[in-house]
Amino acid sequence: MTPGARVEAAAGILDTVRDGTPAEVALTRWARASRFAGSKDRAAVRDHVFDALRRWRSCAVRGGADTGRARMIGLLREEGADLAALFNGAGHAPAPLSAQELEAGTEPQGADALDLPDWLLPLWQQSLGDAASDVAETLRHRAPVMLRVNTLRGTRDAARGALAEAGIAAMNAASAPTALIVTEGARRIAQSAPYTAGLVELQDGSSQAMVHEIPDVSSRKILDFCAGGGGKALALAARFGCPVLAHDAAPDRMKDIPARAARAGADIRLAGNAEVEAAAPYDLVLVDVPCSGSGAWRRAPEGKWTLTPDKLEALNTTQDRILEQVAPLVAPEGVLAYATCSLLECENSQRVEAFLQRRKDWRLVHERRWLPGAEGDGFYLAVLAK
Ligand SMILES: C[S@@+](CC[C@H](N)C(=O)[O-])C[C@H]1O[C@@H](n2cnc3c(N)ncnc32)[C@H](O)[C@@H]1O
Repeated sequence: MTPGARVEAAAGILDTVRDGTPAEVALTRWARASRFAGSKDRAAVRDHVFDALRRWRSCAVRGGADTGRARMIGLLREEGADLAALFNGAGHAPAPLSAQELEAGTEPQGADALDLPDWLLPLWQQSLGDAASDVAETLRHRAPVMLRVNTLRGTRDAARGALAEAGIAAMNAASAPTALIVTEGARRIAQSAPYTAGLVELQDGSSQAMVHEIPDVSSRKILDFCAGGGGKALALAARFGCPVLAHDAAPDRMKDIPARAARAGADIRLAGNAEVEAAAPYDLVLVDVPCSGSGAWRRAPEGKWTLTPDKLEALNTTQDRILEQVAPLVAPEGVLAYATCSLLECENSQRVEAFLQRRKDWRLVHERRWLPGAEGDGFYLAVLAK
């Protein structure tokens, strides 16, 4: 495909996304219907679509309309691309810009420029203060590809060496002692020997930093109550060198954990409600609760536009409920770690304050928020104890 044809394909996909189709579904349908597209084409189209999703509002304002074509014009205008060369009508490239399109489009202002929903802006500003604009700007750009070195299998130096042999360049990140930033060859990771042998896992730097910020509970009893796909459970098992019990309200989400744990040489056991209760109390309970994902909107930009005040309120209720559910499972000298990948106070410190109001025998030991940046996503951790 020519660069112009990739733009045309992205514009069509963006139209279906605007009409309500999830981006992953729209991309898959397009790829199935476009057998002529090679892997580089698919990657380029995907990049266009996700770039436009991160900048949904500003692209439409810069492009002068709420269509996929206008959004691509807006995106490429911001990037300073040669529009005449891409929109030349040759082959499958988009038609040249009309006189009206050449005139249309303005410089975005306010929430358009920040690429945030209007309703969220006050909460965003309250939560981030002076950093509000910078953080919104960060979320308009791609996230780094990051790996966690599995110290059960080898050191960070050994992992960097093995990655280099597989044609993948990575550098140490300061965010966590296990974290690497991939600078070249990211698309080779899943097939590479260090990945298939469990020496590295894909994991954001702030998630890794969060696990390292939890007080040392080596060789003790650990429960990951919202284990999902097991990213944090694997990191906990490697950090503390002991078994981790993994639980999730949707057990299906944990289906890949056994294979991931085997690859990583980690002892992770899956548990339902009855097993969790039977094995209580725990020295550490991690609740990596469902949240808006606002700290990770670079990776999952649709979340920015699908979040609503009602959904946020429902998330807050779930967050409170989970804290209530696990509090009795923590041993008297134990620790409860509450984590989100959100930047919003109503999902972070306000949930912790509400918990401490309800449970006067608990205290906040430690709290930290990571802002999204070159070494990781936005993240929040509160360490609670009795
Ligand atoms: C942020 S994700 C967890 C990600 C996971 N820790 C990881 O590192 O890959 C939140 C998880 O909480 C689960 N969840 C939602 N409500 C829950 C509840 N009431 N109790 C336990 N888990 C719940 C969801 O199914 C989801 O998998």
